[in-house]
Amino acid sequence: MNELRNDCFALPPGVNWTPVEEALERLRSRLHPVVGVDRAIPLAQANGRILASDVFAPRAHPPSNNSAVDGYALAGPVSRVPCILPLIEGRSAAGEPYAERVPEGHAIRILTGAVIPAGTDTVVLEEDCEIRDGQLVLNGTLKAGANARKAGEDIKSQDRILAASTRLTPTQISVLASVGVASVDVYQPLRVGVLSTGDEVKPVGSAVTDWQIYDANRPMLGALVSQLGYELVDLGHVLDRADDVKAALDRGAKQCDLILTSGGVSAGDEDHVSKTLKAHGEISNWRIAIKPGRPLALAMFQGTPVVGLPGNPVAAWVCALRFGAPAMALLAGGKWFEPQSYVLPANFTKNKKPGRSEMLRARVREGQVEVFGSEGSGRVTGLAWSEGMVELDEHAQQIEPGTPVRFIPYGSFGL
Ligand SMILES: Nc1nc2c(c(=O)[nH]1)N[C@H]1C(S)=C(S)[C@@H](COP(=O)(O)OP(=O)(O)OC[C@H]3O[C@@H](n4cnc5c(N)ncnc54)[C@H](O)[C@@H]3O)O[C@H]1N2
Ligand code: MOO
Repeated sequence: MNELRNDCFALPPGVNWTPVEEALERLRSRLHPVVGVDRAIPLAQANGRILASDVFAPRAHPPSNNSAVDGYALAGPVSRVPCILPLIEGRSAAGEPYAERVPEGHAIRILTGAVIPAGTDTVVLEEDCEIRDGQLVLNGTLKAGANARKAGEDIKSQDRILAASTRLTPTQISVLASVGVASVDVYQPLRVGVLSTGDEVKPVGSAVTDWQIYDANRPMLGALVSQLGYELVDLGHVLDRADDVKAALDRGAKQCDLILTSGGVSAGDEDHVSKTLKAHGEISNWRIAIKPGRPLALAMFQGTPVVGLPGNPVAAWVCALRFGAPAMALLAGGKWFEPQSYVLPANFTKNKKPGRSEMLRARVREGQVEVFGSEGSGRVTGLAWSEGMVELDEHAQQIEPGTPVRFIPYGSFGL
């Protein structure tokens, strides 16, 4: 795999305010897969892994013409009724095909999934016919090929069934198994480090005083990384001390393909993540036209990309999804994605100012989009309440109940 360039996140000279679309495009164009390949991984272990190569079908699906129903096989069409056909002895059952040819003008018992015997091409549903004195009696017409599934109608032998960079899901595993693909080449899981920073931040479970807060971001981001199918490397929490931040990033750079940090990226006196990345790496502090989440630091530190997320949990979550999730997908060998959104009527009122895109915590009830009552970037209850986000573009807009808005469910980010 090619290494990423040290200055890959640099903004062009003179640029200091980045629209969301431009920030996304810049990330997309500068990142590429950084992981190796695990060969011949059995299907049972492949769910959630990303294909490293296209997969071609070794055989057709279905492999032979077979019946979709229980009934009687005959040569179609049946255009004149009543139609009476003598039944021959024997049957075609799933796993037990009829080996002979069915003589012209005859019919044979057939079961669902059984191979359509030679001399027949059509199946009448058993509920739609009668058997009288060993003869099949049909009172309705039938098109040739009715109730028969053709060999290869779903997949032809050598068809490309899945493309490289696809993240495997249970349904895709079913497709692979259907044509006998027992193992696949997949990318090694992206190793994502998660680091929290801040003198006021304490890990859950430790003793705290009034001026301290529990670390909400690391468990949240760790759960996100795991749920997206990546390997979580917990880099812990460090105080706002340059040496500690540097030591944690050193560890991270050795163990991870990407590091997500939270806190310490705005311009404050104690924003040591930015300072450390500046002193020992190549950093680009992007002021992105997004609310929440304006400060986002992108850096290369000892060859490893670092996404410096804002400390406020809502901003960290929004940026991790909007920028982090597609970036991680690309680094992991998957496809860059623009999250699928749905335009639905709003069930809220908002006077949006021009300048920045806004991401509101949202959910859909009875076909309408509700947003959380507070936009405060520290309000974690809104995160738990939400099932997705409303994205409003940078323009000024007045939203009233019924105004169409763009809702992005969290599932669109791969969750
Ligand atoms: N002069 C300016 N000040 C600030 C700006 C700005 O542009 N100019 N931006 C504001 C915005 S917007 C945000 S967001 C924050 C981001 O700053 P940092 O990334 O440096 O974050 P901190 O200052 O370290 O923390 C912000 C906030 O979040 C809390 N926090 C931090 N880590 C955690 C954690 N792991 N779990 C829970 N909560 C966390 C922290 O206590 C602060 O309250 O800067 C604004 N200021
Ligand atoms: O990133 Mo800040 O939390 O936009 O508000």
